[in-house]
Amino acid sequence: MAETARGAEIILDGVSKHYPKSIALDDVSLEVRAGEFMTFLGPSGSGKTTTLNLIAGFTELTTGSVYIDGKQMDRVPVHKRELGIVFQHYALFPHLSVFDNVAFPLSERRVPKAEQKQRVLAALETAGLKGYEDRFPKELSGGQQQRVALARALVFEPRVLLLDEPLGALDKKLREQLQLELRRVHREVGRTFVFVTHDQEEALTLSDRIAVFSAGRIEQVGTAKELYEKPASRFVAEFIGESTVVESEDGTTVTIVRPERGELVRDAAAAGPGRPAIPVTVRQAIYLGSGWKFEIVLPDGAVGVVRGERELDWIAGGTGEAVLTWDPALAPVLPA
Ligand SMILES: Nc1ncnc2c1ncn2[C@@H]1O[C@H](COP(=O)(O)OP(=O)(O)OP(=O)(O)O)[C@@H](O)[C@H]1O
Repeated sequence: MAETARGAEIILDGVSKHYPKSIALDDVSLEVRAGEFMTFLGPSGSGKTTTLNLIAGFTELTTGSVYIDGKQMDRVPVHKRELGIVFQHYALFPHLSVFDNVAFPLSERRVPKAEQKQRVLAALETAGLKGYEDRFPKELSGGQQQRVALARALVFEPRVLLLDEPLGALDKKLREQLQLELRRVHREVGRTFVFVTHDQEEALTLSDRIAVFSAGRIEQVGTAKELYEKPASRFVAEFIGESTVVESEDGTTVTIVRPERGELVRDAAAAGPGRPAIPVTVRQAIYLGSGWKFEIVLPDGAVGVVRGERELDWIAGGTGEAVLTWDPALAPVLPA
């Protein structure tokens, strides 16, 4: 069987969620491909969790439909959707051992004991928890507890896994380690993963594609590279990666200059014919080992960042005047 055939396709068709005092989600359509690692990325309150809850069936739709593998889910209750769920609030049972926590979905489904044992041990191994069967949740670190939650979600082989900020409570190092583990598990099990985060680095590390949310809408869906190089809006450009945002004189458009695309030169003449030349103040020069990072201030007061291989030899002490230039073919221009 092809890897991807084990995961389900999810379609959101004109989905909205209205509350009496707010619109949490406003006419969102999206296709999550079978076997894909899709991340919902966006600031707090942009509608990511609401969308995940609608897929899971925890929340009722105001308009639109959710389809899983072509089947409309509107009247299908949560437990019949056969989804693996790893949410921060979906805690482990404190009075059950790791083994029993992971076996729980199988007991519920009345899977025979011998098969339960085999599948629990396999899920624990996938989650990197071999040998932890007899521990209790309180005897585990935060990262280990999240692995148990992952094993519990994987054990009944759901075709879709929904993960809402599962690494949110962990420190940076552990978080990065578990990100790599999640990627590995995703490849191994071939299921569809839908993952919510507000951390853009995490989204870039994990995802096949990313849906960028803003104020109850999806601004853009694409691979990390597409979002970085061809942002559809200023919001996406500023949310994904660093940039210097240069406003046009009439204020209607902005040019997005990525740090590695910008260049700092001594004066306008050095920018070269036909190239833009914006006078800037260099506020800081930071040595990164692999090169330099310059923090700049534009005439309108906006702060930007440029990367370079060398120090700016006309500037002493890292601060002074320079001219920002770039290749117009490599810098997207978007409505302001
Ligand atoms: N039960 C509710 N009643 C009223 N408004 C709600 C309810 N749940 C969510 N909202 C509102 O809907 C909007 C979207 O919330 P949602 O939780 O989906 O955002 P989010 O992108 O997941 O944010 P976060 O990253 O903070 O979890 C917010 O403005 C929120 O206040």
